[in-house]
Amino acid sequence: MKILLTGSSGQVGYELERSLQGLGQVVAVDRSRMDLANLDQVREVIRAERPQLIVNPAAYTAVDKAESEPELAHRVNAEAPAVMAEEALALGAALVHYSTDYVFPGQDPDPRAEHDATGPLNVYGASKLAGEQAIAASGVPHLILRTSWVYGTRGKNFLLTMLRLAKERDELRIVDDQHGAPTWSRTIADTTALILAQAGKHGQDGWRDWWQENGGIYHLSSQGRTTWFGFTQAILEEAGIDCRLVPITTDQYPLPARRPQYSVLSSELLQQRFVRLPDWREALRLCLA
Ligand SMILES: NC(=O)C1=CN([C@@H]2O[C@H](COP(=O)(O)OP(=O)(O)OC[C@H]3O[C@@H](n4cnc5c(N)ncnc54)[C@H](OP(=O)(O)O)[C@@H]3O)[C@@H](O)[C@H]2O)C=CC1
Ligand SMILES: Cc1cn([C@H]2C[C@H](O)[C@@H](COP(=O)(O)OP(=O)(O)O[C@H]3O[C@@H](C)C(=O)[C@@H](O)[C@H]3O)O2)c(=O)[nH]c1=O
Repeated sequence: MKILLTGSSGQVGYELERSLQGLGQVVAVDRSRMDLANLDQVREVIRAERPQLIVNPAAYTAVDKAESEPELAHRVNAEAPAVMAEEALALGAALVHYSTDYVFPGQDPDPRAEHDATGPLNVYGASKLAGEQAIAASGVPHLILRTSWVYGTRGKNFLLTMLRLAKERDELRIVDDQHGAPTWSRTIADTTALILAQAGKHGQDGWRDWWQENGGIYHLSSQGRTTWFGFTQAILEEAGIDCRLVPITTDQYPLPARRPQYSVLSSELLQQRFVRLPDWREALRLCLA
């Protein structure tokens, strides 16, 4: 199977390039080969490569910057995935796409299930939701994997920011009233590969039926929950770094983009159908180990 993988320089894309190897020939493209802001180029690359599967972790992920660049965020997160869906459908290929807890407004403390009402609070979340909707409307066989609070040992993420800041400062002030589940980029990539291996087991004839039966939206987050403050405490504890931590409220840390208060996703459906997901604290330990 030929797999076209986007965003290979990103947290999830980097891990996917490794995790997907066992499934076929992975053609990894970065921004220099396929700029998602250039929709003609997205089309041209897919037509030239003719993959059987497109895996798209590339995204505009700068949540605050998106507030002042809504058109670019929308092009990359909604229009480019729409083109991928259209082209994949024409090729008879399938599409795996990633989305976010930020599609929800986050007013309810209970974990959100796949078909709970969405209502993004910021431009990034709205652009990601538009991407989901375009893919679903296209009719392409697809998986949309919504995840949350992604971290890893490379790229730009909260874990690495906290490790850096804790060494530079005596005290960190961290919001303690936004709740969610930090998810290791490797968990996302390995889980994706495991699901796709199940699809692949059914041979060429069964492949289409598998997508028909199993395609759609799934939540793919670590189990358990914490706050950004709790996540920071755990990071410093695990890394053995001493730094004073002060819990604050969201109002005390003003940013351009509003963020949901409760971002916990229920990943029950994915776990019932495919594979168990780790607790956030255990995954953090493994990542830092
Ligand atoms: N990060 C997080 O906390 C969360 C992420 N998600 C979703 O998970 C998926 C993976 O995210 P993650 O790996 O963390 O994201 P990263 O920010 O780590 O990586 C994003 C990737 O997208 C690429 N990219 C951005 N703009 C373009 C463009 N115009 N053309 C081509 N490539 C582009 C980046 O390339 P370059 O290196 O050149 O900039 C990079 O490879 C995304 O769909 C994201 O929305 C969901 C929940 C949480
Ligand atoms: C650096 C810093 C941040 N914070 C707060 C700000 C914010 O409310 C919270 C999270 O900060 P960040 O801006 O790093 O996280 P943010 O960009 O909001 O992270 C989101 O990214 C996108 C891509 C997603 O899809 C989401 O799931 C989520 O992971 O931590 C502090 O309280 N103190 C600090 O020193």
